[in-house]
Amino acid sequence: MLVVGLTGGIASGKSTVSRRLEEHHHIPIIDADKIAREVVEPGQAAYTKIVNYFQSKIPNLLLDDNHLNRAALGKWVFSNSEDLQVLNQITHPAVRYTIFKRVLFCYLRGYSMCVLDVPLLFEAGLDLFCGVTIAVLSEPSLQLERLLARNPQMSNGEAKSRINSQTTNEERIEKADFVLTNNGGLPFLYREIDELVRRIQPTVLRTVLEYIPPFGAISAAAIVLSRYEAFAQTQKMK
Ligand SMILES: CC(C)(COP(=O)(O)OP(=O)(O)OC[C@H]1O[C@@H](n2cnc3c(N)ncnc32)[C@H](O)[C@@H]1O)[C@@H](O)C(=O)NCCC(=O)NCCS
Ligand SMILES: Nc1ncnc2c1ncn2[C@@H]1O[C@H](COP(=O)(O)OP(=O)(O)OP(=O)(O)O)[C@@H](O)[C@H]1O
Repeated sequence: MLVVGLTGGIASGKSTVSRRLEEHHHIPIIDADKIAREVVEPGQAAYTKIVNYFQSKIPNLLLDDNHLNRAALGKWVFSNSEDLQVLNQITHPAVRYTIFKRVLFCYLRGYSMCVLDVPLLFEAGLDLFCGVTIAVLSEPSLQLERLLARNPQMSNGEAKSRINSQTTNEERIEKADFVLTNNGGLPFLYREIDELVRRIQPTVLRTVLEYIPPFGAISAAAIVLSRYEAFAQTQKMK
């Protein structure tokens, strides 16, 4: 199965691309932002760690129903880079583990391809786990405009510090196998996506042929494990 990593800066258009891939091309999407919300639900290990570490720093960390106040936590970490690292160290292992489980699940359900929608794909080294990577790029001014339109409660400064906490478009261009430029209207973006799906079809087919069942499940598990180990090594080296 071909694992495709889809990344891009905040409000660059990843969800818009994912929606097109899911609805028009019937490709399953594994959404890291959604998973990052699930792993901090009350009762989860990451939730307890976040509460223990941040409660004394952020007085309104918890909402009335005990869920995390994401707006307050976001405001804090995106203006305290050391605490952003702490939050990443708490949440990322749980997000990674869930992503790996979902990839395996997609494989077992017989999909020939799945897409990981991960804003921090390169920053977190998850590109090592993907056969193909795609970066969605928007002009920074347009990205800021879309972000502020989508999150009207966010100040200009907050939006800029979120953009600046992520890698640059230059680095994304350098690292990605394919680039989608999202500076125009949706019809233009959709044409680009459809063309890209056509271009990666040969890679999907090759991947499928390499892993025909019954050996497929074993090979897939071996690949998942070896990629995970390669990734774990890079984490140890940091
Ligand atoms: C800081 C939090 C509480 C803010 O929550 P909020 O609901 O306001 O934002 P949401 O989670 O919907 O993220 C929106 C966008 O912010 C950006 N973003 C989120 N986390 C990070 C981060 N750690 N570093 C840089 N950018 C980030 C991404 O572009 C993401 O698409 C939340 O983003 C979080 O828990 N982040 C840590 C986990 C993480 O890294 N998630 C990203 C996917 S792995
Ligand atoms: N080509 C486009 N034309 C007009 N609006 C767009 C276009 N692409 C994206 N948008 C809008 O910009 C906003 C951000 O897009 P989207 O949610 O897809 O980005 P994202 O990269 O997934 O963001 P995040 O990672 O922050 O969740 C959304 O409101 C979306 O509807």
